[in-house]
Amino acid sequence: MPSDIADPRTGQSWTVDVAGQAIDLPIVAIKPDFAISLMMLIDLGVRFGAHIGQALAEALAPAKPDIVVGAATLGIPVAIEVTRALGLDNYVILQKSPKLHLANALEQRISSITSKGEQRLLLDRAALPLLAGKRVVVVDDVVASGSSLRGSLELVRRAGAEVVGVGVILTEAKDWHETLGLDRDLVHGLAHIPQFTKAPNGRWEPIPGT
Ligand SMILES: Nc1ncnc2[nH]cnc12
Repeated sequence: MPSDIADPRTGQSWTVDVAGQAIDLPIVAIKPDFAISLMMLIDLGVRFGAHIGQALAEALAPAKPDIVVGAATLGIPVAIEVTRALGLDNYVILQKSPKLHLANALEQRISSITSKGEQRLLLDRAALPLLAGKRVVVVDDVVASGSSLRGSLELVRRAGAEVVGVGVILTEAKDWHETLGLDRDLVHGLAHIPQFTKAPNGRWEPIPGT
């Protein structure tokens, strides 16, 4: 995630319990008065991956999904682990950058506040038969603004799938409620993190209501 701050490290961290496993997230400043606790899933090891896969699969299994969809980049390990834990095999990844074989992909534009400029999600047309008429769960690592997830849901529905659930490791603040509208009720999060502002004493504190 880009930061306008020369050194985004604050020296503080935020501990969150993710389905019975505590993780420590560094609090990083994005603006002079705004910070987030950053979860880099790829730094947390394969045991944590298996743990969240199992916990999300338990939450999503009652929706009886046929297949899991995850958005690049950090939705990829989530999709793999949830697929494994559900006892499924295939999964579908929505890419963010054009790959050679995606010349003719289904495309969805998303506006992101955490990455500069406009982004897009790409669905390989070869994956359409895996989705058309199927019960799909969409997974990601974190939902914050909700724009990436909203684009994923749109793309999966354009492919003819029914979205029966959404699974994320962390929900962050509440902006995503408005972005997702009624789809917010589909979201299963394993834990919640607030966002942070700098108190007069220089400490980063959770923003009330986030
Ligand atoms: N706290 C966070 N950790 C990792 N990725 C994020 N994307 C948005 N918020 C995030």
